[in-house]
Amino acid sequence: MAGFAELGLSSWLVEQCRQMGLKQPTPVQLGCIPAILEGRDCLGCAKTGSGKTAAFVLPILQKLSEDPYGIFCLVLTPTRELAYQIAEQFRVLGKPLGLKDCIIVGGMDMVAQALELSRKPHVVIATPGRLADHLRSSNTFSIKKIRFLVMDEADRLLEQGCTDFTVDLEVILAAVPARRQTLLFSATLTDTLRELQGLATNQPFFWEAQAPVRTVEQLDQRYLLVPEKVKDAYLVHLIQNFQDEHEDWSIIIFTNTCKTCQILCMMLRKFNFPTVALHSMMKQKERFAALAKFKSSIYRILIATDVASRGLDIPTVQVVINHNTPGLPKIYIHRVGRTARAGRQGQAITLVTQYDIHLVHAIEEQIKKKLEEFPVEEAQVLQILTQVNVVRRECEIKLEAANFDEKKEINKRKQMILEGKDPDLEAKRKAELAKIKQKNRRFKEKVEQTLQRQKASRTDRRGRPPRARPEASLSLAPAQGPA
Ligand SMILES: Nc1ncnc2c1ncn2[C@@H]1O[C@H](COP(=O)(O)OP(=O)(O)OP(=O)(O)O)[C@@H](O)[C@H]1O
Repeated sequence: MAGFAELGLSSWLVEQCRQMGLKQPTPVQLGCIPAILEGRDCLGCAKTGSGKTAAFVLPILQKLSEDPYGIFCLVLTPTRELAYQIAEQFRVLGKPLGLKDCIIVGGMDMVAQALELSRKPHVVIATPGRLADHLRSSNTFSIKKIRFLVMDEADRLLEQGCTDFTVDLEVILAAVPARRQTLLFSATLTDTLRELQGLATNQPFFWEAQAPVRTVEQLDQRYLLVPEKVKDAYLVHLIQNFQDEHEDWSIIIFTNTCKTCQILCMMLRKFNFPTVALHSMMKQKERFAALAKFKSSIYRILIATDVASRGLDIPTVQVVINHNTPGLPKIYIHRVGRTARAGRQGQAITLVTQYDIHLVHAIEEQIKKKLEEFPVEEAQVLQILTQVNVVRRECEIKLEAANFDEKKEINKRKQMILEGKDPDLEAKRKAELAKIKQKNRRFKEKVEQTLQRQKASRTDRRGRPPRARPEASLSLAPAQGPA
């Protein structure tokens, strides 16, 4: 099988791979690196933990070594932790180049970041929101000459929804040159291929893992059918068993809200499990500290929301527990992909309540694999049921007393002030952006309706019996909510 040298990488870069323990290119690297070196746009869809990051870092460093200038490359990624992780790979592999990188993410000082950007680093790794803020508020840097635009977790960046990046991406895409190489990577790329291919300016090279099952073979995927009311007792039981049966262990538990994340963390700590939380309501410094202590095994359990579901590469994680069944199969794929990485074994256990059966079926349909039941001694769970529920209730009361929700607002305002932003101005800007988006949406609907009417009238003119007046047919349609 070809080594890194056969892919067209210089000897210094091949040596860096060797020193980093990358002996043989993974399939996605074998596929994408030559195409990127040829100058093609690239869409890489490979399983979690299969080396997609190095698949774009290596060819970019190769090209940078041939034409060193700044700003050479812009990498966009959905979360702050991922930005730091990608920057680390650039730094380690690009060390002989004297690589200058710059991380632009929220929660950190804007003035310091603006200063770094003005020094024209070779590579900028950013979350879209903060980079767009810099583009709107200062002209001390330019991304007009970048050679590479990378979108890591591209389908997440382009996802429309409550936390979408659309408005910020529009600002960024307007500032980058049309003449560039666009590299898009994710483990769940194919769902949004149409939008992604629109981003690539020339015939992009598309590489997809050829495997019927969407998750990695080394991953043992289980489910546990539990009544909603006793779910936490099962969780404690699973963790206790895992701790008893393993010397060296570490678990990531995913849940769906910041509040549940906080409560579960408090509850598990009451049972003396070394636990730390990671969610978007924490201050940035707390988030980094939590992740660092989990990575160094000071804490054995990381309880996280989906802010940590994508991309995080923590080799020690043996088990992923889904405290809630993910609503989307692709969220499941990314969550369980935090274990069984780079060829290692791993296990994923999903707690399924009576309300989630359909979600499990959707997941099995998407990953093309059946989850197996995880065996549990119910009698052992019943023994701790009351104690767990009492402790959980105590934690909920403690959190309510600490005004967790109100804190959310206060934290947000404090954070903005720390970042040199005016919270009221920010709120006004957000309201204006929401209005623009609503106007765009209404405009698109009007255009759609006009096109439908024109199509209908063209059909009528071709001699078919005229249809009932549109108003009449609309009255049969379900009541239209406000646009
Ligand atoms: N050629 C290689 N040989 C061995 N290990 C590798 C190789 N390439 C990357 N790795 C390692 O594999 C792990 C996973 O890589 P990476 O985080 O890039 O995966 P990914 O495909 O981006 O995963 P995800 O979809 O979860 O983001 C990392 O620890 C990385 O150092």
